[in-house]
Amino acid sequence: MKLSKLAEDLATGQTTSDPDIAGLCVDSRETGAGFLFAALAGSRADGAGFVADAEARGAAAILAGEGAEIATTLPVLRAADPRRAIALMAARFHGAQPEHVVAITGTAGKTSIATFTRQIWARCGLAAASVGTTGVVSPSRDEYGSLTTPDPIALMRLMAELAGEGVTHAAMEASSHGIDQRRLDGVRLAAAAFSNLGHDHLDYHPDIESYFAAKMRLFTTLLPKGAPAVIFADDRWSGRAIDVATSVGAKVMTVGRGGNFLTLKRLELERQRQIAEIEAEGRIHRVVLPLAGEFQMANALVAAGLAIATGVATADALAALEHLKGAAGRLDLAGTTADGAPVFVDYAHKPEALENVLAAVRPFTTGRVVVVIGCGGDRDRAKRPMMGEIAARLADIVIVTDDNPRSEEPAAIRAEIMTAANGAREIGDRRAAIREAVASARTGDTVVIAGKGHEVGQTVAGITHHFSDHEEVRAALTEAAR
Ligand SMILES: CC(=O)N[C@H]1[C@@H](OP(=O)(O)OP(=O)(O)OC[C@H]2O[C@@H](n3ccc(=O)[nH]c3=O)[C@H](O)[C@@H]2O)O[C@H](CO)[C@@H](O)[C@@H]1O[C@H](C)C(=O)N[C@@H](C)C(=O)N[C@H](CCC(=O)O)C(=O)O
Ligand SMILES: Nc1ncnc2c1ncn2[C@@H]1O[C@H](COP(=O)(O)OP(=O)(O)OP(=O)(O)O)[C@@H](O)[C@H]1O
Ligand SMILES: N[C@H](CCC[C@H](N)C(=O)O)C(=O)O
Ligand SMILES: [Mg+2]
Repeated sequence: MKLSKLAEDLATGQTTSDPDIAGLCVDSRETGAGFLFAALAGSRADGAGFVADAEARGAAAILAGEGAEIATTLPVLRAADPRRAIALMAARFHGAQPEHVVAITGTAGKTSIATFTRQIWARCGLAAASVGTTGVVSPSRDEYGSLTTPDPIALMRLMAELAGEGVTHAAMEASSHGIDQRRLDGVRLAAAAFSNLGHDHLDYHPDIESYFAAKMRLFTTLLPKGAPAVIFADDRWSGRAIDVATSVGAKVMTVGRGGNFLTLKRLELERQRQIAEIEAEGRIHRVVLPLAGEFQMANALVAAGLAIATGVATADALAALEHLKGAAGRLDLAGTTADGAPVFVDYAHKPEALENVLAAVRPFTTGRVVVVIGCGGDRDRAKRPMMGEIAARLADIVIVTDDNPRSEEPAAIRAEIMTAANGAREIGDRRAAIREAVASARTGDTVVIAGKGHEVGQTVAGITHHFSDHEEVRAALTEAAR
């Protein structure tokens, strides 16, 4: 595609030559011959400093912010918001997208809602995909992921590939980082959803209001006017989210106990399932959700709302809930001890998630709740004492261990958790911590291994080693049975 066509109405600048652009990148190390390199000012580095590197690797043009100092012989295009410009260029460059793409934001539940939405669509005979923290799943792929919202170029390439594979319906997670950094500005959204707001990423966003505002950009800027906004009604922040979505002219559909569109009338919780009465369009539907934890009912309702918003019949969407499988590592039963104590792996790595998961297992625990927790390095430090306090308050046995220390000193992270985790034991080695938790469980107890969920690596001192909570639980159960 010619540079002038790629940039039309999106960026202005140097027009002495009009090269054919062979690809786009935001990381100079990914530059190929004939690529446009977008030099973006980031949180750690300034892309302007990598222009020479991109040029040496064969870049044909540069995109930069208005004020950025760029030293190059290549054509330079300028945009006031270069992150948005590159996202829109990526959409133009890669072309096709699935016809119905929905995006989910919120502090907790995004991965679960995206996978549930995909499952509902698929059950109703639609070619469906989900994109997020656990990876990409479609009729023809199941790929492990890393970022919750991929970078704009990878994302638009993926959207085009999915469309090419015949996927018509895709559900994607919209992280606050992703929304703020314009990663999904090129996606044409059919609907959007909000689950809840809690404490996370306050190392990146200056305060909770800015964090909320970043999430609300999904409704205010990215969702086309008049498109459906599915909002979980029972969160502390729901009212604010409803106001924002209403103010920009979205078609607001609320779900939950306080929801108008799908109203949860009654809920009966059992150990591995829950039975709900849901009122929709004046009719009561009885739904047996085969998942533990009331928060999963919230996630299921948002997913059903999204499916209905994109054309699935209400009764079909609700009937499909009876077949949902939990996302990997979300209150995921990894095994059971010889004494019958269930051992769950769960991705709770933030306060509200931990609070929810520990509250979810309590009703079916006649003995003690045993929890293993840690916190990631190079991430919001304020979460650490908060999670220590929650674990100490809601569990009977707390083992504080390492999560992904990344570049930080692991013992220092544990110490910050321990300050508020009265009575907790500290076992740095996650493998040993899991073994200790499993060995301590008796009949009636429930064990929760929190923080890493589906992850298959542990990043220590910048190096990622293979590590899976699921594998470690199974090994611990085998050892305990000997
Ligand atoms: C803090 C953060 O979000 N960083 C993301 C951001 O990087 P950045 O723009 O701040 O990058 P930077 O390191 O300051 O560098 C500036 C620019 O120079 C470029 N560069 C850098 C080095 C080089 O040799 N050449 C080069 O061109 C970089 O590609 C970048 O464009 O944009 C990059 C491209 O989209 C992302 O890969 C990167 O994610 C990093 C790896 C990351 O760890 N992000 C996490 C915090 C994240 O995004 N998490 C969210 C939320 C998770 C959740 O709760 O679900 C997610 O969506 O996954
Ligand atoms: N609706 C919810 N309300 C509160 N907690 C939840 C909810 N859904 C899931 N959780 C908790 O949060 C954890 C992460 O869930 P999930 O992966 O679905 O959310 P997410 O928003 O994608 O999170 P992340 O940003 O970490 O990718 C779960 O393991 C569970 O502990
Ligand atoms: N998407 C989240 C994942 C955190 C997972 C947890 N295991 C940790 O390392 O903190 C983040 O990047 O903050
Ligand atoms: Mg996620």
